[in-house]
Amino acid sequence: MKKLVIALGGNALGNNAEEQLQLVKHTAKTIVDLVEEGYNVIVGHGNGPQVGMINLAMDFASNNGANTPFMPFAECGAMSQGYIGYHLQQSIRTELKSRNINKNVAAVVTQVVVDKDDDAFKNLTKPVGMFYTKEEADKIAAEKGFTFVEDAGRGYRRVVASPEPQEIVELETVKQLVDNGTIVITVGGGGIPVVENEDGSLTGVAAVIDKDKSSAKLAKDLDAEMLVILTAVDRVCINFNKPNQEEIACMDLAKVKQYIAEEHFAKGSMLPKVEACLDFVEAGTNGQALITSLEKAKEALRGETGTIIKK
Ligand SMILES: Nc1ncnc2c1ncn2[C@@H]1O[C@H](COP(=O)(O)OP(=O)(O)O)[C@@H](O)[C@H]1O
Ligand SMILES: NC(=O)OP(=O)(O)O
Repeated sequence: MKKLVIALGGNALGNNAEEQLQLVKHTAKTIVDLVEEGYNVIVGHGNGPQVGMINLAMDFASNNGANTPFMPFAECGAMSQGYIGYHLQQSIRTELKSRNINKNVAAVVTQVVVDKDDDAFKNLTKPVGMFYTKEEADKIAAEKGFTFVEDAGRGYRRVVASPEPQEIVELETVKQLVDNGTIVITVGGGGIPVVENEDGSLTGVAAVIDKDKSSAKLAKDLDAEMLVILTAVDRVCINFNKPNQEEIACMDLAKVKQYIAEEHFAKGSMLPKVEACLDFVEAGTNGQALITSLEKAKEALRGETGTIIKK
């Protein structure tokens, strides 16, 4: 059975619990469609809006007389992973049952080791939480010491460190579950970032790992046939949002590198996805990557749409 590592983007999850529970029902249909097509599906997902929301709520509660103790950022990441995993595993299970497919699904709380000296801790780039106006962002930055950046004309968002994923701690467990035919949800939110201490123990750190990078690492570690990045567009484009915009059906690694150098892919959105695909395809022997929309996943895997990245 072909192993397919899927990375789910923001449009698969939404921005709050109610919205997420509705959206994941639709996401589950796509995932189960792929299971029905005969793929062994492993699911990674983002957590930017969710971890920001949880951190803000916990912070507010502990600073506003609610007698709630301080909650570290890594624990907020773990909470986001647990709550998204719960929604996904519940809706995938329901979808499997509705189609009489006898398969198990499980979300694995997953830690990912990062380097404590990663430059990312000095240069904050990963947007989390909601969007603010400049005035709101400046006020919160002054009160809490957070860093904000303008995000693609959509408003201001808090940014946190986004170190490189080095090792997936629960990899062997994930492998066993995958080999048993379980649909595994893992590296949620890129994985809970941890650093390894001298005695081998792990400590959570305040960061958010890019889920596309962690999914690429997972796809490499599992020797998957394909990394599938599901986002809001059917195909990657060159000259994106310009009059001469052009959809790309297929890119080899030389073309990918050329387009990256020509800055066709926006930083913080399409660029990390294309880079994750490059990383996966370059490292493997015959793995391919696919970027497409959640809605068109099935058609794209049949070669009808999407952008394929191959050697
Ligand atoms: N060259 C490009 N081709 C297609 N989409 C692009 C390109 N550059 C930027 N984008 C934007 O990147 C978005 C995907 O990034 P993002 O919203 O961060 O993803 P997700 O939340 O799905 O992980 C697309 O919806 C599109 O608006
Ligand atoms: N962890 C992560 O990459 O989340 P987003 O996809 O929501 O940014």
